[in-house]
Amino acid sequence: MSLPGLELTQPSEERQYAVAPPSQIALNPGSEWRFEVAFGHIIRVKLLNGTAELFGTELAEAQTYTLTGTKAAIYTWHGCELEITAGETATTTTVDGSTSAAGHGAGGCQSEYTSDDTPMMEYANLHFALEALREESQGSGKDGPRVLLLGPDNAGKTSLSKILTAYATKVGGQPLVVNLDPTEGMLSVPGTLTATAFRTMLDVENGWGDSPMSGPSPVPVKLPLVYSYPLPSPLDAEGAVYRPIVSRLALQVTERMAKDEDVRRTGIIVDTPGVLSSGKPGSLELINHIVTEFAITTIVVLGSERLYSNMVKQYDNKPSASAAAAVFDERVAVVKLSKSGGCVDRDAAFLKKTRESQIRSYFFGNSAPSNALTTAITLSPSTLQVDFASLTVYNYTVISTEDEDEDDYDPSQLSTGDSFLPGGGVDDYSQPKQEHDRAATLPGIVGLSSDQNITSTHSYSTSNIPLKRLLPPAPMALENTLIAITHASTTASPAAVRDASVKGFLYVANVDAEKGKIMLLSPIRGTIPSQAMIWAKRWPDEVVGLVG
Ligand SMILES: Nc1ncnc2c1ncn2[C@@H]1O[C@H](COP(=O)(O)OP(=O)(O)OP(=O)(O)O)[C@@H](O)[C@H]1O
Repeated sequence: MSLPGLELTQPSEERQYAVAPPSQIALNPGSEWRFEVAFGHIIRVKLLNGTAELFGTELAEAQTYTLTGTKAAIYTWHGCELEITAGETATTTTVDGSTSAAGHGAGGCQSEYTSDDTPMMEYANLHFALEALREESQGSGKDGPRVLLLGPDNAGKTSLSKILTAYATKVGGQPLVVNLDPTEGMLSVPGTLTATAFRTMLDVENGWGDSPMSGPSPVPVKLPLVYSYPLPSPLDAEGAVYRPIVSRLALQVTERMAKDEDVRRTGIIVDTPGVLSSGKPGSLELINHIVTEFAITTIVVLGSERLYSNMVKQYDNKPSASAAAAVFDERVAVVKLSKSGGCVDRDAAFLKKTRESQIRSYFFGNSAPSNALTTAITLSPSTLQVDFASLTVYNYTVISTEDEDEDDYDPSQLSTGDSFLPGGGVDDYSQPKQEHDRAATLPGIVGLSSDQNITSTHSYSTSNIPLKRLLPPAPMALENTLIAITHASTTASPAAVRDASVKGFLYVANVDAEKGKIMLLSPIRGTIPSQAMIWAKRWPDEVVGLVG
Protein backbone atom coordinates (compact mmCIF):
# COMPACT_ATOMS: atom_id res chain seq x y z
CA MET A 1 0.00 0.00 0.00
CA SER A 2 1.28 3.44 -0.88
CA LEU A 3 1.06 6.21 1.65
CA PRO A 4 -0.81 9.07 0.00
CA GLY A 5 1.43 11.85 -1.22
CA LEU A 6 4.66 10.28 -0.06
CA GLU A 7 5.03 7.42 -2.44
CA LEU A 8 6.36 5.40 0.43
CA THR A 9 5.50 1.79 0.61
CA GLN A 10 4.40 0.46 3.95
CA PRO A 11 6.50 -2.60 4.69
CA SER A 12 4.55 -5.78 4.28
CA GLU A 13 4.88 -8.54 6.89
CA GLU A 14 7.07 -10.60 4.54
CA ARG A 15 9.39 -7.70 3.79
CA GLN A 16 9.85 -6.94 7.43
CA TYR A 17 10.78 -10.50 8.33
CA ALA A 18 12.43 -11.58 5.09
CA VAL A 19 15.97 -12.80 5.70
CA ALA A 20 18.36 -10.59 3.77
CA PRO A 21 20.97 -12.42 1.73
CA PRO A 22 24.56 -12.25 3.06
CA SER A 23 26.50 -9.17 1.97
CA GLN A 24 30.11 -9.36 0.92
CA ILE A 25 32.39 -6.45 1.74
CA ALA A 26 35.82 -6.13 0.19
CA LEU A 27 38.25 -3.95 2.15
CA ASN A 28 41.38 -2.43 0.65
CA PRO A 29 44.61 -2.50 2.67
CA GLY A 30 44.54 0.18 5.39
CA SER A 31 40.78 0.59 5.44
CA GLU A 32 38.00 -0.41 7.82
CA TRP A 33 34.34 -1.37 7.86
CA ARG A 34 32.45 0.68 10.46
CA PHE A 35 29.13 -0.60 11.69
CA GLU A 36 26.44 -0.13 14.30
CA VAL A 37 24.24 -3.00 15.45
CA ALA A 38 21.28 -2.27 17.72
CA PHE A 39 20.56 -4.18 20.88
CA GLY A 40 18.01 -6.83 19.95
CA HIS A 41 19.53 -7.54 16.56
CA ILE A 42 22.35 -9.88 15.68
CA ILE A 43 24.77 -9.81 12.80
CA ARG A 44 27.13 -12.60 11.88
CA VAL A 45 30.52 -11.70 10.47
CA LYS A 46 32.85 -14.08 8.69
CA LEU A 47 36.32 -13.36 7.38
CA LEU A 48 36.35 -14.97 3.94
CA ASN A 49 39.95 -14.20 3.08
CA GLY A 50 42.81 -11.86 3.99
CA THR A 51 43.45 -10.55 7.51
CA ALA A 52 41.25 -8.36 9.68
CA GLU A 53 41.03 -7.18 13.26
CA LEU A 54 38.40 -5.68 15.53
CA PHE A 55 40.06 -3.07 17.77
CA GLY A 56 43.36 -4.91 17.46
CA THR A 57 42.06 -8.47 17.96
CA GLU A 58 42.45 -10.63 14.91
CA LEU A 59 39.51 -12.43 13.34
CA ALA A 60 40.11 -16.06 12.48
CA GLU A 61 39.39 -16.99 8.88
CA ALA A 62 36.08 -18.78 8.25
CA GLN A 63 34.95 -18.45 11.86
CA THR A 64 31.53 -16.85 12.34
CA TYR A 65 31.40 -14.06 14.90
CA THR A 66 28.11 -12.97 16.41
CA LEU A 67 27.74 -9.30 17.30
CA THR A 68 24.91 -7.38 18.92
CA GLY A 69 24.46 -4.00 20.64
CA THR A 70 27.73 -2.58 19.41
CA LYS A 71 29.33 0.19 17.38
CA ALA A 72 32.75 -0.78 16.11
CA ALA A 73 35.08 -1.19 13.15
CA ILE A 74 36.86 -4.09 11.48
CA TYR A 75 40.20 -2.92 10.14
CA THR A 76 42.55 -4.58 7.69
CA TRP A 77 46.25 -3.93 7.20
CA HIS A 78 46.58 -6.06 4.09
CA GLY A 79 43.08 -6.24 2.63
CA CYS A 80 40.30 -8.74 3.22
CA GLU A 81 36.83 -9.82 2.30
CA LEU A 82 34.06 -10.09 4.89
CA GLU A 83 30.67 -11.73 4.76
CA ILE A 84 27.92 -10.14 6.80
CA THR A 85 24.68 -11.99 7.50
CA ALA A 86 21.63 -10.88 9.42
CA GLY A 87 20.95 -12.98 12.50
CA GLU A 88 17.87 -13.03 14.69
CA THR A 89 15.99 -9.84 15.42
CA ALA A 90 13.76 -8.93 18.30
CA THR A 91 10.69 -6.90 17.45
CA THR A 92 9.20 -4.66 20.07
CA THR A 93 5.58 -3.64 20.05
CA THR A 94 5.04 0.08 20.33
CA VAL A 95 1.82 2.09 20.25
CA ASP A 96 2.43 2.64 16.55
CA GLY A 97 2.88 -1.05 15.86
CA SER A 98 5.91 -3.34 15.88
CA THR A 99 9.39 -1.98 15.34
CA SER A 100 12.30 -4.12 14.40
CA ALA A 101 15.77 -3.65 15.89
CA ALA A 102 17.25 -4.38 12.46
CA GLY A 103 18.37 -1.47 10.32
CA HIS A 104 18.76 -1.18 6.57
CA GLY A 105 22.51 -1.73 6.33
CA ALA A 106 24.30 -4.96 5.46
CA GLY A 107 23.16 -7.74 7.79
CA GLY A 108 20.57 -5.39 9.32
CA CYS A 109 23.13 -2.92 10.71
CA GLN A 110 21.70 0.42 11.76
CA SER A 111 24.52 2.06 9.87
CA GLU A 112 27.60 0.74 8.08
CA TYR A 113 30.21 2.05 5.67
CA THR A 114 33.85 1.62 4.78
CA SER A 115 36.56 4.22 5.24
CA ASP A 116 40.23 4.37 4.36
CA ASP A 117 40.81 7.45 6.49
CA THR A 118 41.82 5.96 9.83
CA PRO A 119 44.45 6.81 12.46
CA MET A 120 45.53 3.14 12.72
CA MET A 121 49.07 3.93 11.49
CA GLU A 122 49.47 6.45 14.35
CA TYR A 123 48.11 3.92 16.83
CA ALA A 124 50.47 1.22 15.54
CA ASN A 125 53.40 3.64 15.79
CA LEU A 126 52.49 4.31 19.41
CA HIS A 127 52.50 0.55 20.00
CA PHE A 128 55.97 0.25 18.44
CA ALA A 129 57.27 3.16 20.55
CA LEU A 130 55.91 1.42 23.67
CA GLU A 131 57.55 -1.83 22.56
CA ALA A 132 60.88 0.02 22.31
CA LEU A 133 60.43 1.22 25.92
CA ARG A 134 59.56 -2.34 26.95
CA GLU A 135 62.78 -3.61 25.33
CA GLU A 136 64.71 -0.98 27.28
CA SER A 137 63.18 -2.12 30.54
CA GLN A 138 64.07 -5.75 29.86
CA GLY A 139 66.71 -6.72 32.40
CA SER A 140 67.47 -3.09 33.34
CA GLY A 141 65.32 -2.93 36.46
CA LYS A 142 63.39 -0.05 34.96
CA ASP A 143 59.63 -0.55 34.79
CA GLY A 144 57.85 -0.74 31.44
CA PRO A 145 55.83 2.25 30.18
CA ARG A 146 52.79 3.43 32.14
CA VAL A 147 50.38 4.91 29.63
CA LEU A 148 47.48 7.24 30.47
CA LEU A 149 44.74 7.76 27.87
CA LEU A 150 42.94 11.09 28.06
CA GLY A 151 40.30 12.76 25.89
CA PRO A 152 36.67 13.80 25.89
CA ASP A 153 33.72 11.37 25.80
CA ASN A 154 33.63 9.14 22.72
CA ALA A 155 37.12 10.18 21.58
CA GLY A 156 38.13 6.54 21.20
CA LYS A 157 40.10 6.04 24.44
CA THR A 158 38.62 2.64 25.26
CA SER A 159 39.01 1.50 21.65
CA LEU A 160 42.66 2.60 21.68
CA SER A 161 43.30 0.84 24.96
CA LYS A 162 41.84 -2.35 23.44
CA ILE A 163 44.10 -1.94 20.41
CA LEU A 164 47.23 -1.34 22.52
CA THR A 165 46.33 -4.26 24.80
CA ALA A 166 45.68 -6.61 21.89
CA TYR A 167 48.94 -5.65 20.15
CA ALA A 168 50.96 -6.01 23.37
CA THR A 169 49.57 -9.49 24.12
CA LYS A 170 50.11 -10.54 20.52
CA VAL A 171 53.87 -10.01 20.90
CA GLY A 172 53.96 -11.89 24.20
CA GLY A 173 53.51 -8.94 26.58
CA GLN A 174 51.25 -8.87 29.63
CA PRO A 175 49.86 -5.37 30.05
CA LEU A 176 48.03 -4.38 33.20
CA VAL A 177 44.95 -2.58 32.01
CA VAL A 178 43.33 -0.20 34.46
CA ASN A 179 39.80 1.07 33.92
CA LEU A 180 39.13 4.27 35.84
CA ASP A 181 35.79 4.89 34.09
CA PRO A 182 32.89 3.98 36.39
CA THR A 183 30.32 4.53 33.65
CA GLU A 184 31.42 1.39 31.82
CA GLY A 185 32.64 -1.79 33.44
CA MET A 186 35.70 -3.60 32.14
CA LEU A 187 35.24 -7.33 32.79
CA SER A 188 32.92 -6.18 35.55
CA VAL A 189 29.69 -4.31 36.08
CA PRO A 190 29.59 -0.50 35.79
CA GLY A 191 30.24 1.39 39.02
CA THR A 192 33.61 -0.24 39.49
CA LEU A 193 37.27 0.62 38.95
CA THR A 194 39.35 -2.35 37.89
CA ALA A 195 42.81 -3.60 37.02
CA THR A 196 43.41 -6.70 34.93
CA ALA A 197 46.58 -8.35 33.65
CA PHE A 198 46.00 -9.44 30.05
CA ARG A 199 48.02 -12.49 29.17
CA THR A 200 45.81 -13.68 26.35
CA MET A 201 43.87 -12.23 23.48
CA LEU A 202 40.74 -10.15 23.82
CA ASP A 203 37.37 -11.33 22.59
CA VAL A 204 36.06 -10.20 19.21
CA GLU A 205 32.43 -10.74 20.20
CA ASN A 206 32.60 -9.57 23.75
CA GLY A 207 34.96 -6.60 23.92
CA TRP A 208 37.37 -7.18 26.77
CA GLY A 209 36.41 -10.84 27.04
CA ASP A 210 34.99 -12.75 29.96
CA SER A 211 35.86 -12.82 33.60
CA PRO A 212 35.51 -16.13 35.47
CA MET A 213 32.13 -14.89 36.71
CA SER A 214 30.67 -15.14 33.22
CA GLY A 215 31.17 -18.87 33.02
CA PRO A 216 33.07 -20.98 30.51
CA SER A 217 34.42 -19.13 27.50
CA PRO A 218 36.25 -20.13 24.32
CA VAL A 219 38.67 -17.23 24.93
CA PRO A 220 40.67 -17.65 28.16
CA VAL A 221 39.07 -15.75 31.02
CA LYS A 222 40.69 -12.76 32.68
CA LEU A 223 40.69 -12.13 36.39
CA PRO A 224 40.03 -8.49 37.23
CA LEU A 225 40.78 -6.83 40.54
CA VAL A 226 37.62 -4.88 41.25
CA TYR A 227 36.88 -1.92 43.52
CA SER A 228 33.42 -0.52 44.07
CA TYR A 229 32.89 3.08 42.99
CA PRO A 230 29.11 3.42 42.92
CA LEU A 231 28.99 6.97 41.59
CA PRO A 232 28.75 8.04 37.94
CA SER A 233 31.48 10.67 37.95
CA PRO A 234 34.95 10.84 39.50
CA LEU A 235 34.17 14.44 40.37
CA ASP A 236 31.32 13.45 42.69
CA ALA A 237 32.03 14.44 46.30
CA GLU A 238 34.82 16.60 44.84
CA GLY A 239 36.84 13.49 44.13
CA ALA A 240 37.00 12.58 47.82
CA VAL A 241 35.75 9.05 47.15
CA TYR A 242 37.49 8.53 43.80
CA ARG A 243 41.00 9.60 44.87
CA PRO A 244 41.56 7.09 47.67
CA ILE A 245 40.18 4.23 45.56
CA VAL A 246 42.54 5.20 42.72
CA SER A 247 45.39 5.20 45.26
CA ARG A 248 44.39 1.74 46.48
CA LEU A 249 44.20 0.42 42.93
CA ALA A 250 47.59 1.96 42.11
CA LEU A 251 49.09 0.32 45.18
CA GLN A 252 47.83 -3.09 44.08
CA VAL A 253 49.03 -2.50 40.52
CA THR A 254 52.48 -1.47 41.77
CA GLU A 255 52.69 -4.59 43.92
CA ARG A 256 51.66 -6.79 41.02
CA MET A 257 54.33 -5.20 38.83
CA ALA A 258 56.95 -5.81 41.49
CA LYS A 259 56.01 -9.50 41.66
CA ASP A 260 55.52 -10.32 37.99
CA GLU A 261 58.39 -9.76 35.57
CA ASP A 262 56.23 -9.95 32.42
CA VAL A 263 53.79 -7.39 33.77
CA ARG A 264 56.61 -5.13 34.99
CA ARG A 265 58.24 -5.17 31.59
CA THR A 266 55.03 -4.58 29.64
CA GLY A 267 53.70 -1.82 31.91
CA ILE A 268 50.29 -0.29 32.44
CA ILE A 269 47.53 1.12 30.22
CA VAL A 270 45.10 3.40 32.06
CA ASP A 271 41.72 4.24 30.49
CA THR A 272 39.86 7.23 31.91
CA PRO A 273 36.36 8.69 31.73
CA GLY A 274 35.83 11.66 29.41
CA VAL A 275 34.81 13.95 32.26
CA LEU A 276 38.43 14.07 33.45
CA SER A 277 39.33 15.79 30.19
CA SER A 278 36.41 18.20 30.34
CA GLY A 279 38.20 21.00 32.16
CA LYS A 280 35.55 20.96 34.91
CA PRO A 281 36.73 22.13 38.33
CA GLY A 282 38.69 19.39 40.04
CA SER A 283 39.39 17.40 36.86
CA LEU A 284 43.00 18.56 36.47
CA GLU A 285 43.66 17.71 40.06
CA LEU A 286 42.36 14.18 39.49
CA ILE A 287 44.51 13.79 36.37
CA ASN A 288 47.50 14.84 38.44
CA HIS A 289 46.54 12.33 41.10
CA ILE A 290 46.42 9.50 38.54
CA VAL A 291 49.69 10.60 36.88
CA THR A 292 51.35 10.57 40.28
CA GLU A 293 49.87 7.38 41.70
CA PHE A 294 50.52 5.25 38.63
CA ALA A 295 53.86 7.01 37.95
CA ILE A 296 52.66 7.62 34.40
CA THR A 297 55.39 7.92 31.76
CA THR A 298 53.29 8.44 28.61
CA ILE A 299 50.22 10.65 28.42
CA VAL A 300 48.21 10.13 25.25
CA VAL A 301 45.65 12.82 24.41
CA LEU A 302 42.92 12.04 21.89
CA GLY A 303 40.66 14.62 20.33
CA SER A 304 41.42 17.75 22.36
CA GLU A 305 44.03 20.35 21.39
CA ARG A 306 43.36 22.36 24.52
CA LEU A 307 43.94 19.43 26.84
CA TYR A 308 47.03 18.41 24.88
CA SER A 309 48.57 21.84 25.24
CA ASN A 310 47.69 21.86 28.93
CA MET A 311 49.25 18.45 29.47
CA VAL A 312 52.41 19.45 27.60
CA LYS A 313 52.79 22.48 29.87
CA GLN A 314 52.23 20.46 32.99
CA TYR A 315 54.01 17.21 32.34
CA ASP A 316 56.07 16.98 29.16
CA ASN A 317 59.67 16.05 29.86
CA LYS A 318 59.18 16.28 33.63
CA PRO A 319 60.56 13.42 35.73
CA SER A 320 58.01 10.67 36.34
CA ALA A 321 56.71 10.05 39.87
CA SER A 322 58.44 6.67 40.01
CA ALA A 323 60.89 6.20 42.87
CA ALA A 324 63.37 5.09 40.21
CA ALA A 325 62.88 8.18 38.01
CA ALA A 326 66.13 9.81 39.12
CA VAL A 327 68.16 6.61 38.68
CA PHE A 328 66.98 6.07 35.11
CA ASP A 329 66.28 9.70 34.26
CA GLU A 330 62.73 8.61 33.46
CA ARG A 331 60.63 11.45 32.03
CA VAL A 332 57.01 11.89 31.05
CA ALA A 333 56.17 12.16 27.36
CA VAL A 334 52.92 13.75 26.20
CA VAL A 335 51.65 12.48 22.86
CA LYS A 336 48.77 13.74 20.72
CA LEU A 337 46.92 11.23 18.55
CA SER A 338 44.08 11.77 16.10
CA LYS A 339 40.58 10.83 17.06
CA SER A 340 39.18 8.29 14.61
CA GLY A 341 36.47 9.63 12.31
CA GLY A 342 34.64 6.39 13.08
CA CYS A 343 34.05 7.28 16.75
CA VAL A 344 30.36 7.58 17.38
CA ASP A 345 28.56 9.50 20.04
CA ARG A 346 26.55 7.02 22.01
CA ASP A 347 23.26 8.43 23.23
CA ALA A 348 21.99 8.01 26.78
CA ALA A 349 19.61 5.20 25.76
CA PHE A 350 22.39 3.18 24.11
CA LEU A 351 24.72 3.67 27.08
CA LYS A 352 21.97 2.59 29.46
CA LYS A 353 21.38 -0.55 27.42
CA THR A 354 25.12 -1.24 27.42
CA ARG A 355 25.20 -1.00 31.21
CA GLU A 356 22.12 -3.20 31.54
CA SER A 357 23.66 -5.76 29.24
CA GLN A 358 26.87 -5.82 31.31
CA ILE A 359 24.83 -6.40 34.48
CA ARG A 360 22.64 -9.07 32.87
CA SER A 361 25.62 -10.98 31.57
CA TYR A 362 27.29 -10.82 34.98
CA PHE A 363 24.40 -12.83 36.41
CA PHE A 364 23.12 -14.81 33.41
CA GLY A 365 26.09 -15.08 31.06
CA ASN A 366 25.85 -13.95 27.51
CA SER A 367 22.48 -15.50 26.87
CA ALA A 368 20.72 -13.24 29.31
CA PRO A 369 16.99 -12.64 28.83
CA SER A 370 17.40 -9.55 26.64
CA ASN A 371 20.33 -11.13 24.99
CA ALA A 372 18.60 -14.43 24.37
CA LEU A 373 19.42 -14.07 20.72
CA THR A 374 22.99 -15.08 21.26
CA THR A 375 23.90 -18.69 21.58
CA ALA A 376 26.79 -18.40 23.97
CA ILE A 377 27.09 -18.79 27.67
CA THR A 378 24.29 -19.45 30.15
CA LEU A 379 24.76 -19.15 33.88
CA SER A 380 22.35 -20.19 36.59
CA PRO A 381 22.16 -17.56 39.26
CA SER A 382 20.07 -18.31 42.30
CA THR A 383 17.62 -16.21 44.24
CA LEU A 384 17.40 -16.25 47.99
CA GLN A 385 15.56 -14.31 50.62
CA VAL A 386 17.49 -12.90 53.55
CA ASP A 387 16.82 -10.75 56.59
CA PHE A 388 18.08 -7.32 55.73
CA ALA A 389 19.18 -6.87 59.36
CA SER A 390 21.61 -9.78 58.98
CA LEU A 391 23.62 -7.90 56.32
CA THR A 392 26.22 -5.21 56.88
CA VAL A 393 25.50 -2.79 54.07
CA TYR A 394 27.18 0.58 53.61
CA ASN A 395 26.06 3.43 51.41
CA TYR A 396 27.97 6.46 50.07
CA THR A 397 26.07 9.51 51.23
CA VAL A 398 27.19 11.99 48.62
CA ILE A 399 25.53 14.18 46.06
CA SER A 400 26.20 13.05 42.55
CA THR A 401 26.96 15.76 40.01
CA GLU A 402 24.48 13.99 37.74
CA ASP A 403 21.74 13.83 40.30
CA GLU A 404 21.50 16.80 42.55
CA ASP A 405 17.99 16.36 43.79
CA GLU A 406 18.77 14.92 47.13
CA ASP A 407 20.86 13.33 49.48
CA ASP A 408 21.64 13.11 53.01
CA TYR A 409 25.17 14.38 52.60
CA ASP A 410 26.02 16.37 55.64
CA PRO A 411 29.70 16.31 56.52
CA SER A 412 28.96 17.08 60.15
CA GLN A 413 26.90 13.88 60.35
CA LEU A 414 29.53 11.68 58.89
CA SER A 415 31.51 9.05 60.61
CA THR A 416 34.08 10.01 63.09
CA GLY A 417 36.03 6.84 62.82
CA ASP A 418 34.36 3.90 64.43
CA SER A 419 31.01 5.33 65.37
CA PHE A 420 29.15 3.45 62.62
CA LEU A 421 30.62 0.18 63.53
CA PRO A 422 28.45 -2.50 64.96
CA GLY A 423 31.21 -4.24 66.84
CA GLY A 424 33.12 -1.31 68.30
CA GLY A 425 35.20 -0.58 65.23
CA VAL A 426 37.91 -3.17 65.01
CA ASP A 427 39.57 -2.65 61.68
CA ASP A 428 40.66 -6.07 60.68
CA TYR A 429 41.10 -5.38 57.01
CA SER A 430 43.63 -7.91 56.06
CA GLN A 431 45.55 -6.08 53.37
CA PRO A 432 48.74 -4.40 54.49
CA LYS A 433 48.45 -0.68 54.80
CA GLN A 434 51.88 0.25 53.61
CA GLU A 435 52.54 3.48 51.81
CA HIS A 436 53.72 3.01 48.30
CA ASP A 437 56.61 4.71 46.72
CA ARG A 438 54.56 6.64 44.17
CA ALA A 439 52.79 8.88 46.59
CA ALA A 440 54.98 11.90 46.01
CA THR A 441 53.69 14.80 43.95
CA LEU A 442 55.16 14.86 40.50
CA PRO A 443 58.23 17.00 40.72
CA GLY A 444 58.15 20.07 38.57
CA ILE A 445 54.39 20.21 38.20
CA VAL A 446 53.45 23.79 37.72
CA GLY A 447 50.31 25.66 36.99
CA LEU A 448 47.98 24.14 39.54
CA SER A 449 46.26 26.73 41.65
CA SER A 450 46.78 26.46 45.37
CA ASP A 451 43.48 24.71 45.94
CA GLN A 452 44.42 22.18 43.28
CA ASN A 453 47.78 21.45 44.78
CA ILE A 454 48.28 17.88 45.74
CA THR A 455 50.45 17.52 48.74
CA SER A 456 50.00 13.95 49.75
CA THR A 457 47.82 11.35 48.18
CA HIS A 458 47.35 9.68 51.52
CA SER A 459 46.30 12.77 53.38
CA TYR A 460 42.55 12.19 53.22
CA SER A 461 41.14 12.09 56.62
CA THR A 462 39.60 8.75 57.38
CA SER A 463 37.37 10.53 59.84
CA ASN A 464 35.01 11.99 57.27
CA ILE A 465 34.53 9.18 54.79
CA PRO A 466 31.01 9.59 53.41
CA LEU A 467 30.23 5.92 53.89
CA LYS A 468 27.40 5.21 56.24
CA ARG A 469 25.99 1.93 57.56
CA LEU A 470 22.49 1.33 56.25
CA LEU A 471 20.39 0.26 59.18
CA PRO A 472 16.98 -1.47 59.02
CA PRO A 473 14.32 -1.01 57.85
CA ALA A 474 15.43 -1.84 54.33
CA PRO A 475 14.68 1.12 52.04
CA MET A 476 12.47 0.39 49.03
CA ALA A 477 15.10 2.14 46.89
CA LEU A 478 17.21 -1.01 47.22
CA GLU A 479 14.95 -2.69 44.68
CA ASN A 480 16.54 -3.28 41.26
CA THR A 481 20.00 -2.12 42.37
CA LEU A 482 23.32 -3.84 42.98
CA ILE A 483 25.19 -4.54 46.20
CA ALA A 484 28.94 -5.20 46.10
CA ILE A 485 30.29 -7.80 48.51
CA THR A 486 33.72 -6.61 49.60
CA HIS A 487 36.59 -8.53 51.12
CA ALA A 488 36.33 -6.40 54.29
CA SER A 489 34.87 -7.96 57.41
CA THR A 490 31.54 -6.86 58.84
CA THR A 491 33.39 -5.07 61.64
CA ALA A 492 35.83 -3.20 59.40
CA SER A 493 36.02 0.60 59.54
CA PRO A 494 34.42 2.66 56.75
CA ALA A 495 37.92 3.36 55.39
CA ALA A 496 38.65 -0.35 55.22
CA VAL A 497 35.32 -1.05 53.51
CA ARG A 498 35.99 1.66 50.93
CA ASP A 499 39.51 0.35 50.31
CA ALA A 500 38.56 -3.32 50.08
CA SER A 501 38.37 -5.07 46.74
CA VAL A 502 35.13 -6.68 45.64
CA LYS A 503 34.33 -10.41 45.75
CA GLY A 504 31.15 -10.22 43.73
CA PHE A 505 27.77 -8.56 43.32
CA LEU A 506 24.19 -9.21 44.37
CA TYR A 507 21.06 -7.82 42.76
CA VAL A 508 18.13 -6.83 44.93
CA ALA A 509 15.05 -8.24 43.23
CA ASN A 510 12.53 -7.30 45.86
CA VAL A 511 12.18 -5.59 49.25
CA ASP A 512 9.57 -6.72 51.75
CA ALA A 513 9.72 -3.79 54.12
CA GLU A 514 7.07 -5.24 56.44
CA LYS A 515 8.90 -8.50 57.03
CA GLY A 516 12.33 -6.85 56.85
CA LYS A 517 13.40 -9.27 54.11
CA ILE A 518 15.01 -8.74 50.76
CA MET A 519 15.12 -11.08 47.79
CA LEU A 520 18.62 -11.29 46.30
CA LEU A 521 19.92 -12.64 43.02
CA SER A 522 23.34 -14.16 43.49
CA PRO A 523 25.64 -15.38 40.69
CA ILE A 524 26.42 -18.51 42.67
CA ARG A 525 24.43 -20.85 44.89
CA GLY A 526 24.99 -20.98 48.60
CA THR A 527 24.82 -18.59 51.48
CA ILE A 528 25.72 -14.93 51.22
CA PRO A 529 29.24 -14.35 52.55
CA SER A 530 29.38 -12.54 55.86
CA GLN A 531 31.32 -9.55 54.62
CA ALA A 532 30.86 -5.78 54.54
CA MET A 533 28.85 -4.70 51.49
CA ILE A 534 28.47 -1.49 49.54
CA TRP A 535 25.11 -0.55 48.08
CA ALA A 536 25.27 0.86 44.56
CA LYS A 537 22.46 3.26 45.32
CA ARG A 538 23.40 5.85 42.71
CA TRP A 539 25.37 3.91 40.15
CA PRO A 540 24.86 1.92 38.03
CA ASP A 541 21.26 3.01 37.54
CA GLU A 542 18.57 0.49 38.39
CA VAL A 543 17.90 -2.48 36.15
CA VAL A 544 14.23 -3.34 36.26
CA GLY A 545 13.07 -6.90 35.82
CA LEU A 546 16.30 -8.85 35.99
CA VAL A 547 14.43 -11.54 37.89
CA GLY A 548 11.19 -13.10 36.70
N1 LIG B 1 37.03 3.45 14.10
C1 LIG B 1 35.82 3.28 14.62
N2 LIG B 1 34.78 2.93 13.84
C2 LIG B 1 33.55 2.76 14.36
N3 LIG B 1 33.25 2.93 15.64
C3 LIG B 1 34.24 3.29 16.47
C4 LIG B 1 35.58 3.48 16.01
N4 LIG B 1 36.35 3.83 17.06
C5 LIG B 1 35.54 3.85 18.13
N5 LIG B 1 34.28 3.53 17.78
C6 LIG B 1 33.10 3.47 18.64
O1 LIG B 1 32.82 4.80 19.09
C7 LIG B 1 32.34 4.76 20.43
C8 LIG B 1 33.21 5.64 21.29
O2 LIG B 1 34.52 5.08 21.34
P1 LIG B 1 35.24 4.73 22.73
O3 LIG B 1 34.34 4.01 23.67
O4 LIG B 1 36.53 4.08 22.40
O5 LIG B 1 35.47 6.21 23.26
P2 LIG B 1 35.89 6.70 24.70
O6 LIG B 1 36.75 7.87 24.49
O7 LIG B 1 36.43 5.56 25.51
O8 LIG B 1 34.48 7.14 25.26
P3 LIG B 1 34.02 7.39 26.78
O9 LIG B 1 35.02 8.25 27.45
O10 LIG B 1 32.69 8.09 26.60
O11 LIG B 1 33.89 6.02 27.39
C9 LIG B 1 32.34 3.30 20.84
O12 LIG B 1 31.06 2.76 20.65
C10 LIG B 1 33.36 2.67 19.92
O13 LIG B 1 33.15 1.30 19.76
